[in-house]
Formats: sequence, structure tokens, C-alpha cells
Amino acid sequence: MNAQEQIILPLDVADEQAAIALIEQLESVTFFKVGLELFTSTGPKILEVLKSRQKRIFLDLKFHDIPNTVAGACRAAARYGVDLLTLHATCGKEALKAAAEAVQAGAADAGVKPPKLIAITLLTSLSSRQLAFELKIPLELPEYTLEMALMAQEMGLDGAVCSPVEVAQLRQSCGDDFLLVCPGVRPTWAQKGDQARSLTPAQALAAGANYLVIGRPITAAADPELAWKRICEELVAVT
Ligand SMILES: O=c1ccn([C@@H]2O[C@H](COP(=O)(O)O)[C@@H](O)[C@H]2O)c(=O)[nH]1
Repeated sequence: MNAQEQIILPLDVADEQAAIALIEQLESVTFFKVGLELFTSTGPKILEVLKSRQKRIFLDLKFHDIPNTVAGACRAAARYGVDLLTLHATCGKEALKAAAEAVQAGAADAGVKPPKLIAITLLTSLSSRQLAFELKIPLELPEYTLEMALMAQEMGLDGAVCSPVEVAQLRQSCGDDFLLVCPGVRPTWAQKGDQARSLTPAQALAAGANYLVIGRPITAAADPELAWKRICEELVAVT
């Protein structure tokens, strides 16, 4: 896989028309993320749009509920034949285990390949300060994210979502077969926005990320195609 195929572009737009416009504008992007805004707006129709164009799909619905409900949602989502699916590690062990089993069952029902199920360790918009003072978590941030990733791995998940700042530590502790997907990635020339823990694309890949989720540095740029090409060129220069 070349570095360009390791970039996932989030379709954080309001409707199907806006999503199709982005997909067509960025024709060399192979992997797209459908998140809460677009899926709530279009439902599964957008997944068919992406499949008909042979795109890979990260369905980032970040489930967070009791074990029975999470398992039901994962079973249903796995039937869509997507490549990646998320839930929050903070659902707890029982829910993570039930979710891991449910994606296998859902995919088997539909005769599709099961998605890689990956757990959110700690949203990349949150800082150490917020972890301590708002969420009242009495662990240092690196230790907390590692605990979340190890719990997900123990419960049979395929990987975790983490910020690029923690990815080297997670890679070292979770091994090479555990998928690490990093949002919060920012080229030096892009605004951080609401991302609290970020590194550049080259730094994130060098630290051990399998995939980078890069949205607004591309989609909010004056020329999204140029921003995409610039990121790809920066990665080629260091890989
Ligand atoms: O911890 C997380 C989990 C998911 N995301 C999602 O990634 C993209 C990032 O978009 P940018 O525009 O590059 O900030 C977005 O869809 C988030 O929902 C995340 O940022 N952090």
C-alpha cells in the first residue's frame, strides 16, 4: 500500500449531493469516512454510492451504549460490507466483546467480509487538562489511551483510533497486527481547529499509524485538490 492509500478522507458534509461533489473533485482518493453527520442525513444510501465507485469505506458511527444495543448496532452495520467500523472503548469490556462477535455474525448473515472493528481510545479533540478536569480521569493521558487500546485488543477488536501523539506508544505495546487509525493529523500549513493532539502526516506515519484521517486541511482548503496533492507529495518525500 502506498502512502496515498493510507489517507482516509472524511465526508463531513450535510448531504449526499455535497458528498458526491467531494468524491468527484478528489478522484484519486480511494478511502472515505462516513461519519455521524452524513450518515444521519443520508442513511446507508451513501455507502452504495461509494461502493459503486469502488471506494473503501470507514463507517465512523462511534457507537456507545450497553452491550446488547452495541452488539445489535454492530451486527446491522457489518451487513453493509464496510471496511472499518468504530465504537468507543468506554463502552466497557462486555460491550466490546459482544461487538466483536456481532460484526462477525452480521457480515456472515449478509455474505460480506466483516469490517475491522476499532475502538476510540480518547477523542483527539480532548487535551490532558480536559481528561483530568472535565472527565475526572485520574490517569495521565498516554496511560489512559494505552489502557483503552489494550482493553480493546484483549476483547478481540482489530484496532484503535488514537491521536498521532500516542501512536508510537500504542504500536510498541499492541504490536504490528493491531490497526492504528489516527485523526487529528495536521500538515504544518493547516489550522488545528478543534484538534487538541496533532502531528503532521509524515510524523504520524513514521510513528506507526496504519491510516491517517485528514479532513479540513483538504476539504476546507481554497483548493482541495491542491491540498490533497501537497499532502501526498509531502508523504512521498519521507516514505
Ligand atoms: O478521536 C477522533 C475520532 C474521530 N475523529 C473524526 O476524524 C475526522 C477528523 O477531521 P478533521 O477535519 O481532519 O479534523 C472527523 O470526521 C472526526 O469526526 C476525530 O477527529 N477524532
